[in-house]
Amino acid sequence: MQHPEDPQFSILIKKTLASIWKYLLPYRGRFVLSLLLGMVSAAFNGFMLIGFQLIFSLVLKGKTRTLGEGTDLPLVGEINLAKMFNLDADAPIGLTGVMIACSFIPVLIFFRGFFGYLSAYMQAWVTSKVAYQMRNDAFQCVMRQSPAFFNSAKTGELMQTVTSQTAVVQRNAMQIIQIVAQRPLTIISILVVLFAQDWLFTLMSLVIFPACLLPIIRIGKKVRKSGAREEYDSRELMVAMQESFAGIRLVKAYAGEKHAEDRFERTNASMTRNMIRWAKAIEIVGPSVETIASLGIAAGLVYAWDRGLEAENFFIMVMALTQIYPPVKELSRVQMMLHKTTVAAGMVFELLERTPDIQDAPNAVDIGRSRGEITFQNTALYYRESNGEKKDLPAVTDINLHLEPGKFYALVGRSGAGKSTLFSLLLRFYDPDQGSVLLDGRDVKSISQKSLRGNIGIVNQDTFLFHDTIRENIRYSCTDATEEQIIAAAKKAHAHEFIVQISNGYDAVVGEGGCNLSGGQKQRIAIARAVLRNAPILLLDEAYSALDTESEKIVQDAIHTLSAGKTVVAIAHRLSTILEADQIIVMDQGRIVDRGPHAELLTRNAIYQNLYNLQYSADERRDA
Ligand SMILES: Nc1ncnc2c1ncn2[C@@H]1O[C@H](COP(=O)(O)OP(=O)(O)OP(=O)(O)O)[C@@H](O)[C@H]1O
Repeated sequence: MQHPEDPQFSILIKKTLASIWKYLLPYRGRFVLSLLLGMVSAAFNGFMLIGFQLIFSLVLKGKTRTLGEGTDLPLVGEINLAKMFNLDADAPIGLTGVMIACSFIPVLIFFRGFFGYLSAYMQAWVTSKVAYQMRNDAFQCVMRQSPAFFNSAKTGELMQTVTSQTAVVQRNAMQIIQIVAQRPLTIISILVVLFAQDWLFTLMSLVIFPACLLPIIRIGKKVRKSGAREEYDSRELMVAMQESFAGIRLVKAYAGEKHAEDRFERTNASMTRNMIRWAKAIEIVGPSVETIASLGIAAGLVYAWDRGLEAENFFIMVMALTQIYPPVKELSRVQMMLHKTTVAAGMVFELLERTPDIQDAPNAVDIGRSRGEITFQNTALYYRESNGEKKDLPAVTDINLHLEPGKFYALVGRSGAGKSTLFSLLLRFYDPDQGSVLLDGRDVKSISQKSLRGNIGIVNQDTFLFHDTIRENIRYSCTDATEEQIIAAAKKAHAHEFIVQISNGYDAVVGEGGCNLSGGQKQRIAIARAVLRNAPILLLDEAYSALDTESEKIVQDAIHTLSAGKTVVAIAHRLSTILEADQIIVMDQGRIVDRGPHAELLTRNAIYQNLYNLQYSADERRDA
């Protein structure tokens, strides 16, 4: 993301506008209509002034005036009402005439407001639709990214981009469109009337006025970057909040409240500073323009006295001048707003343009229900550094493994040996740098991600539960499951017993991340989810690590039921849970170093013996 100081920023502005235009295209009909309505409303300003002048000249000379006396209007020329309506030229205008004339004032104002309202509504409609589409696309784009993206992205930043930045684009884009499309026309229409009224006076105003605006433009330039920085700060603020809330237990456990508060306060202070600078720049424009306007009026009055102008003519000119200032004021803000919008839109489009690292091949197939046969062929994976460069050492390498359907496999090895990486490769969270991963003899890259992952059930060490009821948390793996199926799954997972005991049972809300439940209970809900999914492959990642011995026994029984007839691959640090595995695969430094049943490995493999001895001496110490 380029910074506002970057010389390439103007290129970015053009690119941003082009990208916004793409979003506007589907609504171009309404968009053009809104512009046309805005133009009508803008041009109506000039028409209204001419109307006012006719009304003023009729009313202010009312008593002495007769209908046959003509009124000289700018652009239109002389208007003689007696001639126009075929009336008696000597008839005085009278109170009725004055009242009729005056009643046109609200009519003119109403029409100006009406056109303005219609165009503003249309623009709000179009920009809201654009923002709606952008938010949807941004969220979908984030959801389609691979886990590698989430390893480097900050959740708070993503949330800020999807919600707030799209809102900034919507709000500012609407204002900018309105201003750019309408205000010049408003100014021109008023100027035409002014020139027709008194060209010399108008010319003088035109020369003096921009000169007076120069200092304002200068101030604007100085602080417009603050608007852009404010967008960066608001993103930082979201990150600070999101991380503090998500990690609240850690924050509390390490008494990190002060650190979190300081981080938030620093960003908040910077954002506030930039907001104030921004407000200073925006708000100085109004009073300055008004002061200049009052100078213009004072000078104009002197000029009117000198030229012997009639009161109603002077009145119209003052009115025209005061009407010309607000659009000029708004136009002078466009540059600042454009910068702010570009930064916000840049963040959104950067996200939207991101191609996911993992995508379905164009001819990716749905394999239906898999047999559960998994093969790793000479597979290797190197994770990436934060700059995108490959790490020097592979996370796994030379992996050649054939897992037969319906058997129970265990992956063991020291921490960092590469066990979870094999799961990630099978789930196609990452594509291997060498070799391939096959499911039922077919490269997982040729299978659609939905079909591939639909064949795999997972029970993790960190069970994630949504802030929802127990029922909905179980149903997550199979959204159309019936109540009976959910209860049956919970029974198989040995979760039903505790669910019916807690108040509200299946309707109990589990709290943020399942904080109202114990580790073992969360685990059993996760197993119920996996039961409901009934996938032919089951991956167990440290499924017992959060449990005490009693819960471990219950969960083990549940997993035993769940595993029947499935290909099960379990990562286990607690060897007691995998002693019965058909085959235990020993990993070390990213390689498979041995494989076989427990009894064989115990006699021949030093790493396995070591793990086993460490485990059992720890268990004995714990039991003692
Ligand atoms: N997302 C990642 N980005 C970069 N490196 C990673 C990532 N995930 C794992 N690694 C590294 O890859 C190697 C293998 O990690 P992996 O998680 O597969 O090991 P593991 O055997 O499952 O470990 P543990 O038993 O501790 O979970 C480790 O050196 C680890 O630091």
